[in-house]
Amino acid sequence: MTKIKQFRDPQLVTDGSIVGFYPREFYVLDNFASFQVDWCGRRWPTSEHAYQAAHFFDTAPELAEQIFQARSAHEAYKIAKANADKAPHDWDEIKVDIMEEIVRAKCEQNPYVKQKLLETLDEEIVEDSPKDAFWGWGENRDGRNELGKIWMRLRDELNSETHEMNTNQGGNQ
Ligand SMILES: Nc1nc(O)c(N)c(N[C@@H]2O[C@H](COP(=O)(O)O)[C@@H](O)[C@H]2O)n1
Repeated sequence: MTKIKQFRDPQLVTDGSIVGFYPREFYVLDNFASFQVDWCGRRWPTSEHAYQAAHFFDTAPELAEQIFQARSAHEAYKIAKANADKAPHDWDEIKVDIMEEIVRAKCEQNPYVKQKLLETLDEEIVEDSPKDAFWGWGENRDGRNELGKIWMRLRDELNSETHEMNTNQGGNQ
């Protein structure tokens, strides 16, 4: 079985003797990664900006604007968290669909993201967040991993499209 090469990670020093920084091989799948996304009529600096702003499109448009202007994904995240009470009541019911829409747009619009997604072959994709057991697998590695699942669904779609195209081309010969 082909193992996916994830360079750098084996060398990561975690004993506290140095402060290491450098994004990991598949950092592009992270919503905080610096890939713009055109969605709902605007070009967002990152998918995190788009997702966090979406909380407030209907309930507090001024906050959505503030998030659009946020200088980093982290700042976008913090503004949304500080105003969580202004999100719509049904947010938890709609947030996975909204995230999937944004992440799909990010993938379609950024060829490098699509390339890296396909490089994951058919391995499990996990947002290995130690603190978020909804979008990631969380502290005990048994969380819902909804963001990882979205990426795996999109990868399945891409692979089916490629398979269909190859089948059709084969059929035309
Ligand atoms: N890279 C990164 N840094 C963080 O600090 C994070 N929390 C995440 N995770 C992303 O944060 C978003 C949390 O969504 P909710 O507001 O809790 O619904 C989501 O985009 C996670 O993927 N990533």
